[in-house]
Amino acid sequence: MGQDLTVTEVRLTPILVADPPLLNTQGVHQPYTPRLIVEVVTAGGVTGVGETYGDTKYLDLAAPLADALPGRAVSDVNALHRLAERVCGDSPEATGADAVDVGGLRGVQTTDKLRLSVVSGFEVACLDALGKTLGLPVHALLGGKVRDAVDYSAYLFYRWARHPGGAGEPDDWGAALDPAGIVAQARRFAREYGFTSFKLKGGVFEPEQEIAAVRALAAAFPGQHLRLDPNGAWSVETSLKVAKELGGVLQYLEDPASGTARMAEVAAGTDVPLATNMCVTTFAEIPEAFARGAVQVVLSDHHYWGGLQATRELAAVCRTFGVALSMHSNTHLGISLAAMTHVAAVVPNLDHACDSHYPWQTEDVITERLTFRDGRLAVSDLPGLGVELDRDRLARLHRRWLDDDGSMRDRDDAAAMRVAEPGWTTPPVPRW
Ligand SMILES: O=C([O-])C(=O)C[C@H](O)[C@@H](O)C(=O)[O-]
Ligand SMILES: [Mg+2]
Repeated sequence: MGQDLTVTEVRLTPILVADPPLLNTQGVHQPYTPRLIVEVVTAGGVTGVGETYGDTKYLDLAAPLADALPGRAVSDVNALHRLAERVCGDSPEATGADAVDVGGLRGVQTTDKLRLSVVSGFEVACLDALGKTLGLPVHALLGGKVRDAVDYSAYLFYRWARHPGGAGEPDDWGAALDPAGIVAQARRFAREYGFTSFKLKGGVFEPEQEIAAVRALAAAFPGQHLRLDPNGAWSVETSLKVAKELGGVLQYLEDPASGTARMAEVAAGTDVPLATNMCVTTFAEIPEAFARGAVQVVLSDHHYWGGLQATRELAAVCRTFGVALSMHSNTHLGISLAAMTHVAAVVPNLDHACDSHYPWQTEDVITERLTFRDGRLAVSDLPGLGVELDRDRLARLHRRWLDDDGSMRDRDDAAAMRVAEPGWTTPPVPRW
């Protein structure tokens, strides 16, 4: 393989990935969720891979960027954002200030946010190709790792045993719809993966039920880190009540209420640290939130912030303002997990174990799945991301996307819920 870093080809492969019936405040995960695999090929014969959201609104922005990239160097990562701003255009789906991303639960949706997510997949693919060409791991391209392993947290969900009508791919986790079910799920996460931090996705049941589940977790895992995240489903009053009841057991409370103003009100009334992956997901949202003391922990996510370099910049801003850093996750595969681990390895102020949906995913597009040991992932020192694309697996999941009638290509948890409850609509905020 040669050293020529010029991009000769970009391949975009949308796929549908099996997803279990995990419940959140908007509804339930679809049987299959869309992801986009980005491949960047260099004149030197090296292929770099990246992964990001794969809904139509992301594909629409990714296509012009893929067309514009050939002829540029994979080392030109700083120029990606400008190029994307120039060529991607507006997304007709970013419908203004009140539009909250239906599947991502990432707060207000704008064209800028969608574009940043697209760029993140391209940036990771470029860094993977650059690292493979130079024989260096991605963490070295980011200045070098400051830890050899990254801590991850168990991501607990209320869930059904199967999707309605038996759709999708079966798994053996069974239902978890009460405190005993959540504790059983947590025990399995601890046994199989060694996690010692536990995050419960809330906003599904009445707050009292979720408080009971967290208390049951505290009793089952004394002294271990617990988090609760209702994705902004509660009023300020409810948030403060939950914070009071769980004050002694929560490491942090994640997005109890929706929007910076409500989060600031909650923060003013409790000592429990508030975390977010909803009211602060871009640099533009930082000044007001930090000035008002609305959040004490920002959950970084390179898919949100525009890539690995932007995540490092976010870390520096958080460090400056004394705000802690952790990491958010949505449904993702091994390419994204590898990217998350590389950037987590280089950020000095990674204060908490990172979230990851990965254990819920039974399918992947890489040859060897990444393995958590003692709740941690070892940081790869192999060139690039250290993962290899499995073309047969990629083709199979792409085939599923091609064969889909369109109903799974755009994640919509409320629509998925309507299959079980025909009258379901996205609950108003605050829900409780
Ligand atoms: O921490 C979060 O808010 C999330 O992970 C958002 C996700 O969309 C999660 O709630 C999900 O996938 O149901
Ligand atoms: Mg969250």
